[in-house]
Amino acid sequence: MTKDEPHKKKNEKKKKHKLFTPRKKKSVEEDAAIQYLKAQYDKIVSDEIKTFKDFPLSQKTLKGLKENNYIVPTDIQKQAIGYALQGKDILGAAKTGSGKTLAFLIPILEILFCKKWTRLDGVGALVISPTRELAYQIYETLRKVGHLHDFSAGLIIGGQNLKFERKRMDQINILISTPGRLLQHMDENPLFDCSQLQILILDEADRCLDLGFETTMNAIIENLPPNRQTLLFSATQTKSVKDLARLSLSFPTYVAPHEQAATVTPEALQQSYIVCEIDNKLGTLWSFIRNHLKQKVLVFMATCKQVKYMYELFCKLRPGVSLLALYGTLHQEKRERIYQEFCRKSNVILFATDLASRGLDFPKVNWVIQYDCPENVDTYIHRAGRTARGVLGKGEGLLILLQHEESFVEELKKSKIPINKISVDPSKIMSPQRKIESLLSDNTDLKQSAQRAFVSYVKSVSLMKNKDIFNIQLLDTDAYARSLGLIIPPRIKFMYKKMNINKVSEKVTTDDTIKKLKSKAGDDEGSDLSESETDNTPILQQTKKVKEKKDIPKFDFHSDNGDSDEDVFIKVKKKNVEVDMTAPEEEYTQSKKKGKPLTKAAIAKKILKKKIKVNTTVKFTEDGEAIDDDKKDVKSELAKQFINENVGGIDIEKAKEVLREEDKFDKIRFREKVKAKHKEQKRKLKNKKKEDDGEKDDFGSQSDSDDVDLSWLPDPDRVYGEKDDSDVDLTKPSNDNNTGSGSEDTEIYEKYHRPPKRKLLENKGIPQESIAPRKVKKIEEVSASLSVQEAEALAMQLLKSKRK
Ligand SMILES: Nc1ncnc2c1ncn2[C@@H]1O[C@H](COP(=O)(O)OP(=O)(O)OP(=O)(O)O)[C@@H](O)[C@H]1O
Repeated sequence: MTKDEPHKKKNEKKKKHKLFTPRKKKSVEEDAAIQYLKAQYDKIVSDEIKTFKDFPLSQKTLKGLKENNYIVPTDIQKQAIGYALQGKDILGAAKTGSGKTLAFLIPILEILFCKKWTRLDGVGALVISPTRELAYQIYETLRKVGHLHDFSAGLIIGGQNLKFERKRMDQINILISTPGRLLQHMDENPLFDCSQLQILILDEADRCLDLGFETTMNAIIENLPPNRQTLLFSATQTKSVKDLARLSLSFPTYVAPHEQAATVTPEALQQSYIVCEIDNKLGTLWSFIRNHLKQKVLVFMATCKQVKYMYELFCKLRPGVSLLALYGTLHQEKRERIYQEFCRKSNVILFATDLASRGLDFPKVNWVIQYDCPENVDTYIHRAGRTARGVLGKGEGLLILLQHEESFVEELKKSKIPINKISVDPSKIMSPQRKIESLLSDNTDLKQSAQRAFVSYVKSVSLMKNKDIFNIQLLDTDAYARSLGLIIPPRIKFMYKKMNINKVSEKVTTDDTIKKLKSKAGDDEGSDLSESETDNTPILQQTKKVKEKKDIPKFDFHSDNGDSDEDVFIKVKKKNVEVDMTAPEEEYTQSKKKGKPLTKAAIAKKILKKKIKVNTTVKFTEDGEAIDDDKKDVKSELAKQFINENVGGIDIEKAKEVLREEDKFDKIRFREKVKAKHKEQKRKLKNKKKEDDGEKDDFGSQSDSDDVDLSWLPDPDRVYGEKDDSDVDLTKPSNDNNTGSGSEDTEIYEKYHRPPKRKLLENKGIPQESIAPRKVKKIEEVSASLSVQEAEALAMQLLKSKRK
């Protein structure tokens, strides 16, 4: 150690001190701030809150709120945030569009901030939403408001990359998820750990806790630590003790700022309804859209298939405004794109199922059309609530009802929903009926889509609980089919089932089995119709599918394929047919009547007695003469003897011997057959060879014996001129002026010059024209390969030689 060393050490210490001082200071400041904020929680009085600043909130949250223009809290925010910060469980109920999202997001940020939550601490808050779109929306709001905090947030929804989600699961502090996907991670992902969970939120709580999600939610809740804080929010809040018990909520604080309000829907929402005939429904919607081209309209329909068809149809009808469709069976990417497109655009029509009815905060929607009557008042409230949202939001809602559905308005009024009837001048309705029919006749896909839409709607109606409003007997299905452009209404299997079952019960009232059958068919109807529910979340689909599966076996009881009740009748008839049996069995039934038991041996004896030959085939000629089957005749002496003996029973050993003897004859017969076959094959081969040889004569080289006509040869004098005999070039045609066909020179030439086939063909009587194209083709090919000059030169040469 040197002298300077102690100094050095001092400096180092100083340096270290300097380096760490700010952090320490910061954490000290933060601790102090947290202590201060916590101390203020019990002093919160919601009525005294004017702005968010009046809440004891962290600077990061306040800054995030301010950046997004959230200055004055809404009623639900004023009341709920205080209780939530105090650590109470909350049942929050407030009108649609009243700001419930921030009422739970602000407490999440603050609670985790005060607990100094870090990435390493795992999932501290869990938000469950019934739909992917809503989960996405919550996530986006959290990102906007909470971006100054150091927490990590994760969106876990179906239709996304599961692997990607899996890897990041252990780094998430605030998790936003749909029930199905969450349970999947809980079950399958070892990185998922929510044992440290501080706060659980159920947005659209009544929906999350209803039948569709029951099993999934129960499983999720089982996996969560019981000593957590739980907040439930919805515009139509559940107060069911059973639901609350499921969540281990014994004394939650009920926060409902609008409970005493005159209406349950937003005041700025104008609501009206019209009553129309089913065949005018489509025309009414078309006319409405044509008259609101500069507006943002959301149209709710009962089923995915209806939405799909209406979208396809309206796209073809071209109303003059952008059209979109959002429903559950769409691919996730498409769903996201459509959701964002509808948020962004201002003049647009969105056809949607109830998938879009809850929680979605589409900006500036002018109109919400409920094209099909909603299932209940709650669904009406949520659908209508997609407009007139937020502090300054305005909007209108239009409910389209069929005549027999009008009593629904009474229910709405009883539930404090102000709604007025408006009438539509029928002459003002522009019905594109003819155009639709022609479109459907040209387009099979569209027609099939219409058929599916029709069936799914009728099914959805029959599925509804409220039979006073949703009465399938009062639904004019033929007129509805026509309105969709279907001239022939599609067959609705489940309706036939129902009708046929009624017939059965009329006819066979005393039959217990039929009674059972009827009740089971009733169950089936329920399961069959679940299709319309595919609009909802995948979890609901899953549960419904499970239900369907369970119901299928019940249906098998009375129908093989479960397709229609016609089968049920066939089955009943079959039972009678089975009584009509074949002769021996007839006797069997008769003897049964007499009370004597009849064995198979007894029947065989009777047959023997009557000398009936069983299992024999007799062939007849056209004149009706029986043909003796030569094959069945026995050949061996032993066999003949065996047959003639004709004693009862069979001597197995002797039978074996007989078979061996017969086998010898069979082998001889087989060999003869093979020989005959070979002979026949040889004969055929010989014939073929002969034919081939003949062909060779016709088209191959000439045979010596043939009397060849050489008259076709060109005149050598004309072609080559006269030459000396000594000059004969054997490789070339002779220049001899001797034109005799039998001359020596000609013979020599003939050896080296193969006559073209055409002459031979002519000789054989085949017309020359039949081969002419080949020659032309060859000339064409040769000339095509020559240039113009070359062709000219060749022509000149030929001419010259001719002249010579
Ligand atoms: N304090 C506020 N000041 C201004 N705007 C707000 C405030 N709080 C919320 N909003 C806006 O109000 C709109 C509706 O909010 P939110 O979606 O949270 O409503 P909600 O009550 O959850 O509706 P729903 O019942 O339909 O789910 C949003 O556009 C949101 O940005």
